[in-house]
Amino acid sequence: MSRKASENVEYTLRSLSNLMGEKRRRQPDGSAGSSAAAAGERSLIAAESCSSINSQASGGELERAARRQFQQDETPGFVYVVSVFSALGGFLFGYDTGVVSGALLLLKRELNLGALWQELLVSSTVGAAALSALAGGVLNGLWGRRPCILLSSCFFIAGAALLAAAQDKETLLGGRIVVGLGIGVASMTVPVYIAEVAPPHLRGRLVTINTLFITGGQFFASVVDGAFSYLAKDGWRYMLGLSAVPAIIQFFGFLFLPESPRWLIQKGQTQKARRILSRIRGNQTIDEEYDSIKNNIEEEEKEVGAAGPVICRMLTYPPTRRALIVGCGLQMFQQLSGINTVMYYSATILQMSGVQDDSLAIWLAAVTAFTNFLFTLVGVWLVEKVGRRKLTLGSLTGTTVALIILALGFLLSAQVSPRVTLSPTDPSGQNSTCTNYSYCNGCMLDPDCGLCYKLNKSSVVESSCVPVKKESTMAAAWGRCSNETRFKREELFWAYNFCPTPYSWTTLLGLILYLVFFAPGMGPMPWTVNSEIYPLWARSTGNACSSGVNWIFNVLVSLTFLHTAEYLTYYGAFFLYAGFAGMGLIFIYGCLPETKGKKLEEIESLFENRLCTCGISDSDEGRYIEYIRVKGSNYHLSDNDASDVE
Ligand SMILES: O[C@H]1[C@H](O)[C@@H](O)[C@H](O)[C@@H](O)[C@H]1O
Repeated sequence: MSRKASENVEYTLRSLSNLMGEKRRRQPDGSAGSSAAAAGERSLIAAESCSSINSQASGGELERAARRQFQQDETPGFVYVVSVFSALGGFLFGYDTGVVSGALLLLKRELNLGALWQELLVSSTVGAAALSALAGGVLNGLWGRRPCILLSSCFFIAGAALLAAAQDKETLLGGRIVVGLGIGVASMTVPVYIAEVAPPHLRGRLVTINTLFITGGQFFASVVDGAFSYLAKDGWRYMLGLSAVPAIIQFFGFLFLPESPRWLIQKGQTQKARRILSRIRGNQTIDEEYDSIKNNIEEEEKEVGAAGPVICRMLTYPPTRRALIVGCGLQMFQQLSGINTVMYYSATILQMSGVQDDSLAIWLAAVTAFTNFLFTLVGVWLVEKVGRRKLTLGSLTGTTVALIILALGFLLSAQVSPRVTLSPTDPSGQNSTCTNYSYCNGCMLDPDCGLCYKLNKSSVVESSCVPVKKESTMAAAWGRCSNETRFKREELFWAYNFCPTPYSWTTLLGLILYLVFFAPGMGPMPWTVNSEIYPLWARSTGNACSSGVNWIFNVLVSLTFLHTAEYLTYYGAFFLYAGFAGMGLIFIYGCLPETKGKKLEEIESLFENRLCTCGISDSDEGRYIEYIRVKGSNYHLSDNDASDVE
């Protein structure tokens, strides 16, 4: 049977099962109910074939009714509207983290920014995002998802206004921190909100759309950077201020969009929750979903209790502790495999592979961002076909290989590193360590030095290693390359942070392969999986912790990249990331269960076994199992109505 056909059969079975539940509700003493009860506490019954269902169904009438219902079970467009409006938060996350590199090129000239201020403007946003993602957990639990999304759009609007109007670097720093607060809250709330409003068969795809919007935002930012890079005066104001537009759209949109029904049920606002659930499920019956959420909340309260901070309850209750380890581990390995060294330093990496021109490097960085975006789209398409587990494993395997190719590219380049042929003396008579290097490689890795050289065809001639200007890395502190217009006129080249190399293609190949493999799986899956693996009472806190881990490792990896490269060389740094990616592969193979197609209320049961036994469950793929809750126990497999099977 083709995959599509088998999916339809699954769906039909589910609809059939719904009907049987309804029928049984009318006849409380029905045989199916008692047979499920006989299965006892925590038993699982696999409904593997049509015949087992058919034997319980009362003939063709039921089947025809099921088919009718299946045909009507279309997902209403409203779910897509809600998802797209919330994913604007993802777009802003991508835009604001991506736009700064281009804005800095202009800012450092106009406001005379030194290296420290540049680093501050980049990392303050990421640092603020880490803090607000952690705080977002509490806010989500207290206020709900909708107010948190509205709050994040307010941060985005206020931050954009501050940045666009800034007259000094201190205001710029303030604006970047405010924007970071918005990014943190949005990054943890949006996936949770989408997961809670989406129907199970579309959940993976809709949450992955949020990451598509993140990478779309990064791509759009790189195009805006390219376009405004020609506007030497105030170009950065447009770059940084433009993000107010999607933020305003999101704010006004969300004034009319609903709260997550799951959160409302948890807070006891059941009538409102039912109304919203009917609105987002269109013509589908909501009783089963409503009951399942409600029963689940009651069970959870009984099992875990409601006293004490959520994080303590999560850590002492084994299934949520395991889910938290998996969720945080996924986010940590996402960042440790070096995505943001590639995203934030792509222009530098491209220059290393031989691209000399600044604007060309900016536009090529846009190509990098576009590749990331395009292949995230492949992830959106694949997530409901191959599932989260296989997609993540495949993606990380490819990412590891690509990192090794990148590292080999840098290794080859280092081995043919051009010799330094000239040794000029500092006009002030001071000794500089730069002039001691005999190969470009050593000179490039020293953050205080750069190479000034000429090209004869493609070989480097008349090269000298000299100190870089303190105020800007675009020119040397003294000598032939100390004045940009002069060295361009004299056909000299200035290489800061890179060496001219004939192996640029290997680096370029590694870079593209990296994104092709990373973007469909390791990019979106940590967000998608985290939005689904925690039970409702732990969902905000779980997502807050894992998003916090994502942002903390983001700062660690991106801030230490240049220093890591200095100590380990570029190829050493990429071999290190490949090593982390390899470790991530083992972790994911052992610990990540498949959550595809399961209801959010069913997923907790996947973490009831010891950690690192998930590899074994692969053989279950392709079997159709429906889990339901039976009163007084945890998860049983049968049809839909818990109240029937006491
Ligand atoms: O999933 C996203 C995406 O892959 C982005 O490209 C990256 O910059 C983020 O750090 C990551 O969390």
